[in-house]
This record gives sequence, C-alpha cells and structure tokens, in this order.
Amino acid sequence: MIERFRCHLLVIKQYFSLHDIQRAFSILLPYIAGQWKAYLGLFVCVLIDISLTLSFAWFLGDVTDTVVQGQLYRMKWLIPLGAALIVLSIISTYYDIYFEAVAVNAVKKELKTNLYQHILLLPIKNVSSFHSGQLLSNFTNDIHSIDGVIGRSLVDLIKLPLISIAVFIYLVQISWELSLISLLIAPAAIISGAVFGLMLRRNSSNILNLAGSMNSLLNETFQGFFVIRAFTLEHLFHKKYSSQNRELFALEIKDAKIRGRFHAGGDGIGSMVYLMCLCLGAYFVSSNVITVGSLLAFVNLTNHLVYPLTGLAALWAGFQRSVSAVERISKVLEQPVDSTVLPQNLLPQPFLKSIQFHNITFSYDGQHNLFDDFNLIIPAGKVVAIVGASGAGKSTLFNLLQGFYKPQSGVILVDDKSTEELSDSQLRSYFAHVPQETFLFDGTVMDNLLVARRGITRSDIVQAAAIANIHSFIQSLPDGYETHIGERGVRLSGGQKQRIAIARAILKNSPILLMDEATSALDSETEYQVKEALDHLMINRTTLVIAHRLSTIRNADWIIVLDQGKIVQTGRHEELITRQGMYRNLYDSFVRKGVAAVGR
Ligand SMILES: Nc1ncnc2c1ncn2[C@@H]1O[C@H](COP(=O)(O)OP(=O)(O)OP(=O)(O)O)[C@@H](O)[C@H]1O
Repeated sequence: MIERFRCHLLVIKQYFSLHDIQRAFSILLPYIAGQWKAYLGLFVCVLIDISLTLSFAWFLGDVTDTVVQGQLYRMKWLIPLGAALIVLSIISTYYDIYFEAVAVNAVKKELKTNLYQHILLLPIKNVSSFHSGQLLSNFTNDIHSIDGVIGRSLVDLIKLPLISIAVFIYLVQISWELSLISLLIAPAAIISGAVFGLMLRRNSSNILNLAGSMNSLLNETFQGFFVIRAFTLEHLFHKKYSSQNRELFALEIKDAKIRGRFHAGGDGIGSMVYLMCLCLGAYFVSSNVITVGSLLAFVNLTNHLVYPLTGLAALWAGFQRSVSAVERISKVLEQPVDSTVLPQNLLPQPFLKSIQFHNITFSYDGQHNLFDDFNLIIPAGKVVAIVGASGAGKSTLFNLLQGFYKPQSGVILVDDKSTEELSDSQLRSYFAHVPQETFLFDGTVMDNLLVARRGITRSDIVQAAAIANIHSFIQSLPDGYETHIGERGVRLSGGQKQRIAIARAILKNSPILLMDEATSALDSETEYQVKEALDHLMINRTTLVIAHRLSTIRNADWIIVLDQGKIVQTGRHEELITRQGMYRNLYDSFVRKGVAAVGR
C-alpha cells in the first residue's frame, strides 16, 4: 500500500518536474532554432491575432453603442474599419497556418533525416540492441507525437499569457468587478489541467510503447512470412496482433475520454463564468454603470480570458504527451557514433601483403571473451578456408575484419595499416562480401548491380553477369535487366539470387573476397553454375571462405580450423587429413554423413 502510494507520488513528482521538459527541449532546440524565420513569422501572427481580438471586441461594443445612442454618422468610418479588420484577419489566418506548417514540418523533416543518418552511423552492436519495429515506430508514431512541443503549443506558450494579460487589462477598464469574477476560473483551470495532464501522459506513454510493439510484430510477420506459413502460426500471430490491437483501441478510447472530460470541463467552467458575467453585466447596464456596448465587448472578451487559462493547462498536458515521444527518440539519438561521416562507396584499393590479427581480444557482451589474445596472418593472393563447429567464431572474424565490431584490445592490420586508422569507406573498399544469405533490394536487377560501385557502365554489368553465369537468365526475364525482382528478390530462386550477389561482388572488384558459403543445398545444375561463378570471382583475389563444402576446403591453399575462438590446426587438406585432431573429426563426419557436396 505504502509502496503504491510512493509510486504514485513519484509519478506526480515527475509530472510536475521541469527536468523532462527541459531535456526534451534541449534535444529539439537546435531543430527549432534552425526554423527561426518560420517561428518569428508565427509570433508576428500571434501579435496580430491578439490585437485583432481586442479590436473586434472594441468594434462590437462601439457599433452597438453607436446604434443604441443613434449616432449613425459614425458608421461611415466604422464600416471601412470593420472591413479592414476582416481583411487583416484573413491574411493573418493564412500566414498563421502557413508558418505553423513550415515550422512543424521542417523540424520533423530535419529530425527524421538526422535520426536516419544517426542509425546509419551507429555501430552494429548498438543498432542490434533496438528492435527494428521500435526503430520504425520512432519514425512513424513518435515523430508525429512531438507536435505538442514544436508546433502551435510552443507559440501558445507565449501567446496565451500575453492574450490573458492584454484582455484582462482591457476588461478592467470596462469593469473591474466583472473582471474579478472572470478570474474565478483560474484555480479550477490550473488544477484540472494538472490532473488530466498527468493522466494523459501516463496513457500516451502506454500508447506509444504498445504502438512500438505492434510495429515489431508486423515487421516480424512480414519478414517471417514463410516460417509462419510453414509452422502454421497464422492463428497464433492473428491472436497476438488482435489482442494488441484491442489493447491499443482501449488506450485510445481512454485517451479520448480523458481529453473529452478535460475539454468538456473547461467549456463548462467557461460557460458558467460567461453566464455570471452576463447576468451581473445586465444588472450593471440597467443601473447605468456600463453601456450595452461595453457589456457586449466584455462578454465577448471573457471567452478570451477563459481559454488561455484552460489552454495553458492543456498545453502542459500536451507537453507531457510529447515528452514521452521525445524520450523514445532520444534513446536512439543518445547512442554514441564512431564517426559523423557517412561511409561512401570508394574505388577498391590494391592489396599486396597480408591481413594480420594481432593479440585480438573480443567479446560481444563485454563479459565472455570469444577471442582471447588471438593471432593470425593471412598472406595476400591465397584462398584460405576457415572451418570449425558452429559458434566457433568464423563469422565474427569477418565482422571484425570489416569493422562491424571493434575488438576490446589488439590490432587488425590490412597491408600494415590498422583498421582503426582507416575510415569505414577505405576499409570496406578492400572487401567484397558474399554472405550466406543473399539480400537483394526491392527494385530491378540493374538497380541491385549498380550499387556495387560508382561509375559502373552497362557493359561492365553485362560482363559481370556473364562471368557470374546469370546473364542468360536475366535476359530471359520479361524486362531483362530492368525487371523488378520484388522485396528481397522474392521473385528469384535461391541460386539466381546467389549468382546476382556474385555478379555484384565481381563488379565491386575488391581485392579481398569474404565468402560465407551457403549451407542450403541447391540442385546439381544450379550448384555447378554457382560454383563456377565463384571460381571466376576468386581469380586474382585473396579469398577467405567460411567453407561448408569439402570441395572448397580441398582446393584451399590453406585451412584454418577454429574452435571456440582459438586456432587449433592449420595446413593444407592433404596434411591435415593425416593428423589426429579436429580437422580429421570434421572430415570423418563429412564422410560419415555421405555429404553430397564431397568432391564437387
Ligand atoms: N551479435 C551477437 N551478439 C552476441 N553474441 C553473438 C553475436 N553474434 C554471434 N554471437 C556469439 O558468438 C559466438 C560465435 O558466433 P559466430 O557467428 O562467429 O560463429 P560461427 O563460427 O560463424 O558459427 P556458424 O558456423 O554457426 O555460423 C557464438 O557463440 C554466438 O552465439
């Protein structure tokens, strides 16, 4: 019980603390400052709006008194003045909407671009600590929820107190007694704003978190479509999504109820003040304390005294809602990046000497070392097969080499240059990576090949495709190289995708080939075509291959046998086969399984 009370107290404290709002603004301020012209325009519109509010009230009162007192000659200049006020109001309304749209959308645009760039620059270990659905949610729900701190609310923060003060001074001139009555609303507005704002903040934080989870589920559904079908998980996923969707609906309705009660309450209080002022004002008119025109001007302006007060409370509530969204975005933006420059596709550099791993210590989680004082030298121009049980660290070697992860200690040299000293662009220009699973972008075959390197010509592409044994197939497609292959290349077979990936690696023309041999079996004809393509790719290159086929291992110049992050054996197939040890065991298991790939 006491614990729950403490918990509530903490939430309330957090709600009234300025710290979160200050933090949100410190993140957004550079973006807001970048749009100072639009905000200045908006501020000028606000000043015009305040002046117009007072002018219209005065105009209403003056026209009424003019008519009541029979001084119709004054209408000669009152009518053009009214028309001028209306024209000014039309112009101001237009620019008000325009400047707000420019300010809000420009801030969001910049924030989205920076967030995207930041994610592209984040070290892989940091990116993988976020769920892709959560990152997606940052761009969709969260960025759209920050309106409360960058849009009209920001200007209202200045406008509402200003209009309140201006209107109050004007009202006091008409009648100080009525003005005091209209001030009765202040405490009620502030208390209701605070209470409802607190409820809104908690609820919208739940909405944003749930929307993030739903995005993650959608992402998994679309990416794991085949697994869902194969394991008949449709019912399970449907149940999960429906349940989250129902929960979201309930939270949205709760949000609407809170906002509804808040606004209805504010309107109710406003109407009561209006009624009280009208009744008391009517009495003052009948007692000749004020004129009819003054009463009309007064009741007209009362509303402008009421809504800034309830508005300020709503503003606080709105800030609270947006703070949750900014907090979620800031979790990504606060992750440190190694460099602020986006890597670019550079022309390949020559590679003449060796790759060296010196005293490398590496751990993914910072606790269990996968590599401990690891040393390895790979001379240029060789085909090196890396073999070992699953989880031995083979792929991790590739990750370290390409700078996707940094070792905790030790140094990796490529042609005597430390990978730490090379920029990401320089480092990656050394390598062409053919991963086990081919990833193709949504677009045409040509689009997927063009990404390999800058300045590629069509004849380069045709040549590379021919070497990769895929040219004839591409030509047989309805639009040849311009055929759309669908998201992740869904319209192609595994073997076709692999050969496009090989053509892409040929086009990149890097001196070092990193190849993670596919374990999935292809039919013998396709297998042959892929193998031939790979053989072409290896010509004149240093090749590091995580080998799964005996034929690759047999033909390698050098074999490295890896076990739990340690090199346990090295040599050629003929030597290793004669010795007792891990390689011999692996070979025996290959033979025992009667691997179809043997000898291919
Ligand atoms: N991103 C990661 N975060 C944490 N641990 C990881 C990560 N990637 C790999 N590991 C762990 O590091 C170890 C080595 O993984 P690695 O992928 O390098 O092995 P591998 O030899 O390539 O295995 P396989 O042949 O199955 O692909 C494994 O125990 C694995 O669980």
